[in-house]
Amino acid sequence: MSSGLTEEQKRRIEENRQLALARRAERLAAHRGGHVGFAGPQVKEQSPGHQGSWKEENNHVRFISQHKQNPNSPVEQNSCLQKDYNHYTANQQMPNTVTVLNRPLFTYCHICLLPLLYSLWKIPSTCSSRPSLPLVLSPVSEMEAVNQLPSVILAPLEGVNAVGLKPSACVKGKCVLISRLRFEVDIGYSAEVIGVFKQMGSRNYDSNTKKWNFLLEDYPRLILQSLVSVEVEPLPEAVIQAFAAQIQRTTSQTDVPDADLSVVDSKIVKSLMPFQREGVNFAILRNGRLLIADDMGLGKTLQAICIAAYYQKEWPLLVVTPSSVRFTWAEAFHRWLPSLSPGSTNVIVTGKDNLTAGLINIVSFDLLSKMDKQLQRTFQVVIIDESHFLKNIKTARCRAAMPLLKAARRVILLSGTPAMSRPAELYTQIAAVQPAFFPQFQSFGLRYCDAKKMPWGWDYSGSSNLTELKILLEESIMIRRLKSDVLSQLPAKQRKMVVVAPEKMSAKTKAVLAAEAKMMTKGYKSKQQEKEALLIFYSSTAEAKIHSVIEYVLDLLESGNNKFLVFAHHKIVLDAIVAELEKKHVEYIRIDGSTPSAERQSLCQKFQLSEEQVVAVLSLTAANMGLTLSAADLVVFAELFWNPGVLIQAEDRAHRIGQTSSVNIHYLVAKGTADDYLWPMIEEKIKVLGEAGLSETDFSRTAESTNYFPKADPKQKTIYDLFQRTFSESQDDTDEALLLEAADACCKFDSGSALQDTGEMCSVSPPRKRRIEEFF
Ligand SMILES: Nc1ncnc2c1ncn2[C@@H]1O[C@H](COP(=O)(O)OP(=O)(O)OP(=O)(O)O)[C@@H](O)[C@H]1O
Repeated sequence: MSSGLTEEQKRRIEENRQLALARRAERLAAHRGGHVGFAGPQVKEQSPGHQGSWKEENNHVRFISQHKQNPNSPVEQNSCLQKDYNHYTANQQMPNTVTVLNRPLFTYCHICLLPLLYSLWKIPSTCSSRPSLPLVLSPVSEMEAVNQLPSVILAPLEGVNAVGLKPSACVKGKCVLISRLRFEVDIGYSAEVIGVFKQMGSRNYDSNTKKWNFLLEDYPRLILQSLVSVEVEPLPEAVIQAFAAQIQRTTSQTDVPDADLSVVDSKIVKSLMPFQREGVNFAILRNGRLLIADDMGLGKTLQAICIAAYYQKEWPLLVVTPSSVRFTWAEAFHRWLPSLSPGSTNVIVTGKDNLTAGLINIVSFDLLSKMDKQLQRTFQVVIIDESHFLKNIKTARCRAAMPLLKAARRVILLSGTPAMSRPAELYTQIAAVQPAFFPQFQSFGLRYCDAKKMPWGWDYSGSSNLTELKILLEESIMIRRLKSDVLSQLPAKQRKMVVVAPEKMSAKTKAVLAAEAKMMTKGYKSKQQEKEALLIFYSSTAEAKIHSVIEYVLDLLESGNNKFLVFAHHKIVLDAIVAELEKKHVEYIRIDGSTPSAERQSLCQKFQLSEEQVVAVLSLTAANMGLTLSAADLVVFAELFWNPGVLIQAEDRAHRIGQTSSVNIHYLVAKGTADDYLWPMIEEKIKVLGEAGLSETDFSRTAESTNYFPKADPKQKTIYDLFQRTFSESQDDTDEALLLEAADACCKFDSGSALQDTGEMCSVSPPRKRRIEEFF
């Protein structure tokens, strides 16, 4: 799309941008004044998390131990690099400081910042005799300002005369992990280097990549070789830690042993699918600290509950979730751990609630960040649902959660999309699970984010060494299965009931619903009155759910779900969803009763073929048949409907020929509304159909709740019976059609959705809106 700017306007914008950059550079230069020899002084504290496990030394190279710095000490702030370069010579050693000898001209200046990053081979005297290059420390970028990260670049100080320097005199390379057992050395040609490589028993030359690789057990031997003129970046400390067994030739665990789950409720243990059991085993092998990154709908909730239950002795448990699914979590705990007493779950609804009141405390990300006083208390076991919500360290939610996670003994992160666009987004999640791996973002950024120094600071938006990162994550942080990996274990459809948050309903709406429910318990004089009352209750429910529905849809989008169907019945709900998508600039298609049939096909095509994020917003009664929308494998029902046939047909817009995945179906259910009666009614009807072999799908087996509605309460039972009578009793087609039309008419009218199937509907003049009484 054209920006609409003239060339002159664009030129002036660019000029202004350049001026702003120059001003910023000046400001930064002034800010760093006094730090002679440094373009920027911002070396910050190095975490003491790691103490430098490799303190070996030979004549030429000394391994690096972690440099401990006091962030408040000005001496230390500008110290390590210069000390390093200017004062130390071979065989001098400073306890707890970095010592790298015979530094080449262009070396990685993060040598003093990263554990175990050292010159691998001796540097030639031609290199070492040259003046040490002061290293340029960048201004702290936006991201670093938050992270308090040290910043370094690989460039000589501005103004230093580089004439005569021959960086090419040094052969440089790096070690990179290429599998669980092997690493490669990515290095320029040098006969000497090849000579060393050929001494390694496990050497292998890959003629495709033209690189040499070795077993990890050869790593220490190789790294101790002393060569002139060569500088190699070693494997990161995190890799050394994670693959210590392979490096030290002790047996590394390849098979994850079956954990003894006898302390966990047998209901959940027996229900675990084989791949879910593997997830639980992996978690226990990792001492309860991991990221479960399975695809959506593979049962991360179930696995997390099982893992947390294994550590039940260490509860109270904290579960942090998006606001829209807090109540679904509470339901899931009771469903899967039936031995829990009814009061054991504490869902936090306001910032004033007690975060530790329950055995299981469930809080939204946003409320957590508002409960800072209560966060002094630590939890030993924490589950973070949709942990990618923590990807940005700058957010209040992340700042609130990180200390809790670092203090906890067990940390179970769940996310189907841990990083949506770049490796930098993984940093906080890795730090939450394994704080010792990358105590500072900088080391992670340099290795995996292709960090680049820009005029405005550091750019961490890139990616590098991704194979190594993947292997590292899979070894000790993350378990991830795609639907396609475990398709044979999955049902074709996975249904989930999502209990949406009641506090999104206004007090007025709640009062209206309560009054309508109360009326229903008193009985009516005629069937017509009963039907009217039910339909009014149904439409009030639609209004009451709007905010929760929108919140849920936005959470799905934030979680990276880019193609899904949302069904609703009432026009006000469809309108509200579409308005929100427009506000967020999310592409969508809408098919309702007013969509001419000629347009439907092209809308479906757009949905099927577009690679953009597209949500299909569909009318339950006007778009539940005849459409193929199999590009989505997620269907969300914003509203329920009394006829399960309509729901199943709607589900089958995604679950049909062309679908290669298992389809996830989310039913949004609001307590205190007509859903209390519609949901169990739907469950029962489907069960009956299933028993008669008329439906392959049984809601109760796959959905969260089988006892959602307490039928023991006599008032509720009266209303439930009323629903049953009205909606289930042998209605002929005319009755059903009349009900549908009345349901539309009694509230905000979705013009023409009723009575039509595949959209043979005139959109020109919607039928006159009739009063509800006119239908019966
Ligand atoms: N082993 C199982 N037995 C019965 N139902 C299961 C099992 N595993 C998962 N389910 C059901 O499948 C549905 C999806 O599971 P769940 O919500 O845990 O997936 P998820 O990976 O957390 O999905 P999301 O990414 O949407 O949060 C739920 O209704 C859940 O109860």
